[in-house]
Amino acid sequence: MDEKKVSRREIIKMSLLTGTGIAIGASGLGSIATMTEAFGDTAEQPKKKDNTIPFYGKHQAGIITPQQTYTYVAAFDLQTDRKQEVIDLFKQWTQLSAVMSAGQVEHAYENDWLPPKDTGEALGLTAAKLTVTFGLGSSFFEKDDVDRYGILKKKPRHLKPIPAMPRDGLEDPYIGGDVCVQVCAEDQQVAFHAIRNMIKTGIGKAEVKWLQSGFISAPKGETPRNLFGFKDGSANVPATNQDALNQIVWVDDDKQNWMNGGSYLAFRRIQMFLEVWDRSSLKDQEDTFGRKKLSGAAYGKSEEHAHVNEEKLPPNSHVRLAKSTGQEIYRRAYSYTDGVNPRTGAIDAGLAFISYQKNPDKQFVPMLKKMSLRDNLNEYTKHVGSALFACPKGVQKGEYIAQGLLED
Ligand SMILES: C=CC1=C(C)c2cc3[nH]c(cc4nc(cc5[nH]c(cc1n2)c(C)c5CCC(=O)O)C(CCC(=O)O)=C4C)c(C)c3C=C
Ligand SMILES: [Fe+2]
Repeated sequence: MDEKKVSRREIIKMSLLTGTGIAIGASGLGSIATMTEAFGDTAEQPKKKDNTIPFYGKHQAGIITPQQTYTYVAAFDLQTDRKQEVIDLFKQWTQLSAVMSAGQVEHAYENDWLPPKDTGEALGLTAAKLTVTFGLGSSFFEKDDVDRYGILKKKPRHLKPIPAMPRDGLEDPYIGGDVCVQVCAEDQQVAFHAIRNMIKTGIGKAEVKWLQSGFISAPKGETPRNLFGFKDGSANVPATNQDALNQIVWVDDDKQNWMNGGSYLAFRRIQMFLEVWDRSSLKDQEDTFGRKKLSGAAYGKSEEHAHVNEEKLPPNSHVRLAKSTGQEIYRRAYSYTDGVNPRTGAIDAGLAFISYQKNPDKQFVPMLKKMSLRDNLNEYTKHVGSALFACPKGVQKGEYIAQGLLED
C-alpha cells in the first residue's frame, strides 16, 4: 500500500491541528503528502472497526455482508479492445476500492495545478461500511461474436444473459453490461462518492451504461420493508450459516478457479405500480404474497420466520411460486424511486432486485420463469431491466480483481 494514503477523518484532524487545510476550497489541502510526512505514515491508521468492512478476503464483500442502507450499481461497457488496458483499469479499480473501503483517500490533494484525484465529498466521513463488488457480464467475454480479449475459453459455465420472459418490458439502457460495480454503504454520500470515483477512474476505458440507486431501511435487527409495505428478505438464510451459503451462494465447481469462491449476481429493475397497489384491499395485498402485511408471517403462521407451509398459501401467490421450485437464492434487493412519469403522472418507483446464487440456471431462472407466467404480483409490477454478472472470488492483498482470469 502506498505511503501517501491517509484516512479521511485524519485529513480533517490534521488540518485542524496545523490550521492548514480546513478551508478546503481556499487552501486546497494542497500538500497532503507533506502533512502526512509531518504526522508520520498514517496509511494504516486504525479505523473504528464497526465502520469498515474488509475489502480483501476469500469472497468479495457486499454479497453476504449485512445489507447496508444505500446502494449504487453501475454497469459499464468497455471501450477498449486491448486486454492490457482492461488489466490496468482493474488494477486501478481494485486499489481505489481497497482505499475507499478503509475510509481513506489516496494522493488526493498533492498538486495545486492538477484536478484533485479524489472528488472530495467524502472527506471527514467514515468508511460507513462501504463495500465494492465487481461482476462480469457475458459481453465482457464475447461481443458481436468476437472473443474480444482472447479469454472466451475461460468464461464461467453459467454466464449468459437472463433468457427473455413472456411479460418482460425491458427498456434501454437497463440491459446487461460488460462489467458491473455494486457499491453499498450506510451513508448515501459515501456510496455516491465511491461510485463516482470508480466512474471517474474508468473514463476513456469504461463507459457507464446504466446506474441504479437504491435504499432500504428498517429498525435494527428487523427485515426491511419494500415499497408495497411488506417485509422483504424474510426467507433469506442467515449470513452466519456457512453450510447454507455454500449450498446457495458460493460457486465451488467451476473449471475456472478465479470463479470458485465467487457468485452470480442476478439483477432485475422491477417497476412497482404504487398507485394501483395502494387502491387494492389489504386481503388482495396479502394474497399476492401469501404473507401477512404487518407481521410478515406466512399464511397459517404467526411469526415472520416460522416455517412456511406452501399448502396454506394462495395458488399463484409470490412466495408459493418461489417455494414450489424447490430452489433457494440469496436476495439483496433495494427499493428505488426515480421521479414521476411525465406522461402518466405516476411515481416511477420499484425494486432493484438483486440476488446472488451459485447456479443461476438451476436456481434463479426457473423461479423467474414460473413467476413471469403466473405470479399474482405481475398485476402490480413490470420488469424493465435485466442483467446477469459473474462475480469473481475475493481479492487477496497484492492482487487485483479477476487476476486469475486476465493472467495465465
Ligand atoms: C426470481 C426471483 C424473484 C423476483 C424477481 C422477486 C421479485 C419481488 N419480490 C418481492 C417481494 C417479496 N418477495 C418475497 C419472497 C421471495 N421472493 C423470491 C424471489 C423473487 N422475488 C423468493 C425466492 C422469495 C422467498 C420465498 C420463500 O422461500 O419463502 C417476499 C416475502 C418475504 C420474504 O421472504 O422476503 C416478498 C414481500 C417484490 C415486491 C418483487 C418485485 C418487485
Ligand atoms: Fe420476491
